[in-house]
Amino acid sequence: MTDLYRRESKSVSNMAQLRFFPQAVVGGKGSYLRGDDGRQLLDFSASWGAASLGHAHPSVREAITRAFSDQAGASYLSSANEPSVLLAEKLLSLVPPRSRGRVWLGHSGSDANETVARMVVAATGRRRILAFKGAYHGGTSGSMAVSGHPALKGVEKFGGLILVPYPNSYAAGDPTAASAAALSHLEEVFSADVRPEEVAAFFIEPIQGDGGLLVPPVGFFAEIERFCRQHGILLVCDEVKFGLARTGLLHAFEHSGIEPDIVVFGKGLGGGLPISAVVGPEPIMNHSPTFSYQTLHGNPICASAALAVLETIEKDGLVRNSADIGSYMLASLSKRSRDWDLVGDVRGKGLAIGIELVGDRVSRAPAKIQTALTVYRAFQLGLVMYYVGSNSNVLELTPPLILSTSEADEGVSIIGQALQDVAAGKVSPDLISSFAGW
Ligand SMILES: Cc1ncc(COP(=O)(O)O)c(/C=N/[C@@H]2CCCCNC2=O)c1O
Repeated sequence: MTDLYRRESKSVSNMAQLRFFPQAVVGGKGSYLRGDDGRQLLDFSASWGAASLGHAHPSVREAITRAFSDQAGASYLSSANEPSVLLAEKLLSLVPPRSRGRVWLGHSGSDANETVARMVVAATGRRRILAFKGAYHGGTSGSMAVSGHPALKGVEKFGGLILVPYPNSYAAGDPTAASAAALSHLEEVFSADVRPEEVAAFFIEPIQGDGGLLVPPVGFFAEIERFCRQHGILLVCDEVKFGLARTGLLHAFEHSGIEPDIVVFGKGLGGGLPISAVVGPEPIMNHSPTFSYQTLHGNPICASAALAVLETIEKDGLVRNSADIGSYMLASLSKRSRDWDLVGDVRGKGLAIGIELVGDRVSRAPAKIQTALTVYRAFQLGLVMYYVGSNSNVLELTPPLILSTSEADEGVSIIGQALQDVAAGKVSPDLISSFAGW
């Protein structure tokens, strides 16, 4: 453990800490972080996807320097400012017609989803919300209230919340069976006392992230969209983690061929700065003034960073890079993992990849401890990655969208070494005793 990490434990509260190993950084450029011990760390998390363009990207740096050099205030609450208007106009140009109405800007995926949860009930007068078991929509009261992730199970839920299972093709052994089971469960939750017409919105993740990087079966969300249209339910797509080129398409929902009513952006939108956005139909988004606001919402510096991210994604072809490097890395991992006994499944889209670790490939029993040891060992070997999953056994790879082939090779090699060291019993469980993970 380094000096900086020790000093942190004497000064910073642990309330926000989700720690897997003693990572302490002092800088970073591109796909790498620099540890306070001087080590170069290949960052396969990008701070849970927020550093979408990697670290210290020049286009973001220039944008925020310019915005801060001639500062148009610090908020859009009581004043329009040009960067926020430009960002809103840009986001409206990127979403499909159904959601092309108005834009709300926030700080995080959490405050964005919390706003949507309140807004859909207030705007429609309907008192129920559908969401998926395993879903993570945020860490604030109102976003946790519509989440189904086990890490959030002790938190008060929205009174009208209905949680239904997300299809898990690996667990079911077959995507068709997984889809059929999830869809029949959805039908079964309704009765004379619980009617679909009472549901204001259905919150979906186009790929379920923190629940285990679950890629939905082909056709599943087309059925969900049909169900929502049939009953006048707003389809809310949470693109916070896997939106904006992360999955090899601009929007992750495009893989399912659906058109959400409301789209939520966050994380990578700001390229490392805190900004989120909700884009939806004008009647819903303008149902009431002064409904959801915080002092620094719509601040011009973060809005300028977001504009630079969107422009760079377009200018540097990062949707294509995510698709190409992601496919390359998925193929490499799938091939090499045949020799890595701990790996049960490798899945994902673009640069959103999950590696599920199991005790054995027949029972598919989650290998929770080995997962924690693997991310710790990878850190020792120079790679930053974390894990997700309702059973805490899925390595999550969300590297910067600028990742190169050689960086992909370097990361895959370290992952392989870490998995083999853990499988060979070379990594002491004592190492993770003070890291709770989740
Ligand atoms: C699909 C989705 N929607 C909303 C959020 C909440 O975003 P914020 O953490 O920026 O408030 C998230 C955040 N996900 C968590 C953040 C906490 C640490 C665990 N890993 C995540 O990616 C998310 O994945």
